[in-house]
Amino acid sequence: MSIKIQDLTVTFKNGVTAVNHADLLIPGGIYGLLGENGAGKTTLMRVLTTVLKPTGGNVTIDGMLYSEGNYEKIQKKIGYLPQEIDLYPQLTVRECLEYMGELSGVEKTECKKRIDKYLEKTSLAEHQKKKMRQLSGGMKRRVGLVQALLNEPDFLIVDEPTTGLDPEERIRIRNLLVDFAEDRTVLFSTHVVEDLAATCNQLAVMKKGEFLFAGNVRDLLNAAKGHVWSCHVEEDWMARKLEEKYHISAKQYTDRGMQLRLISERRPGIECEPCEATLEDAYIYMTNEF
Ligand SMILES: Nc1ncnc2c1ncn2[C@@H]1O[C@H](COP(=O)(O)OP(=O)(O)OP(=O)(O)O)[C@@H](O)[C@H]1O
Repeated sequence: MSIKIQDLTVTFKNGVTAVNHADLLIPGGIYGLLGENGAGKTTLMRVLTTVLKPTGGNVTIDGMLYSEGNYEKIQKKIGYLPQEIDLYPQLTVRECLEYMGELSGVEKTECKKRIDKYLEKTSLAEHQKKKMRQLSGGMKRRVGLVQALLNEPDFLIVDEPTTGLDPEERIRIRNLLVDFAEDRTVLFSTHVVEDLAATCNQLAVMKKGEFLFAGNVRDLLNAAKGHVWSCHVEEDWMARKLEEKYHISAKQYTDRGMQLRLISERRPGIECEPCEATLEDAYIYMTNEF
């Protein structure tokens, strides 16, 4: 399943243009979406779920145009985990999921089977009798993901799925998404670059409503090649001076001072070693001006 976005624009009533003439092709598999706060990611995802109608441009899903007459068919193909989700606090996890399954039109017996399967995969089986209001933030997030998976959508859109999860659960959810994407399309939006590095081969980087990059992770890393440097300083004031001049992607105290990673168009005028770019370095290189 592929999703084609052409010349997409969303301007809100207050005059803010959140998506600005954007073009993107989301192929099958798991596709990452990265971008700073306010870049337009949620707005784009809301358009893709059909909740929000764009001001201009168009979207097709496997050739089917997003249009009034097709919305119902398109909605059946889509699962969505929004950033903020507060599901029926008075219901138990199981009741809540059964209700959500009913709303998405999944047949009862099949729905029960899927609930069992995904509760197991998200380590929630033992919590299914708890009321939604008794759950921790990370557990609510996982219930949200299960509800998005219940109709086994061809196109799954997840906004920050790993927020609030402990490291083990984060890995489990990432792996679940990768498995789910084997024969489907998953759009994975996050600020956690590490999550994308561990799951996606392809991604898009968004800024101010536009795509600065769309393609292979390898190509993004290559773009930053030769622009990442490591250096060591002995005094704090030296580190502060470097921070004024360069983008610093990491700093760490050592027993002799501080180790810094600098992102710079040219070799910095200090003693330093070139180093291999991580996805985080490449993201900083791509989204900042030098
Ligand atoms: N309903 C709305 N009305 C007016 N402006 C909006 C609305 N929704 C979003 N915006 C604005 O559109 C821009 C993009 O917001 P959006 O939520 O899409 O960004 P984002 O990339 O998802 O950010 P974050 O990473 O913080 O969730 C922001 O300037 C935001 O303030």
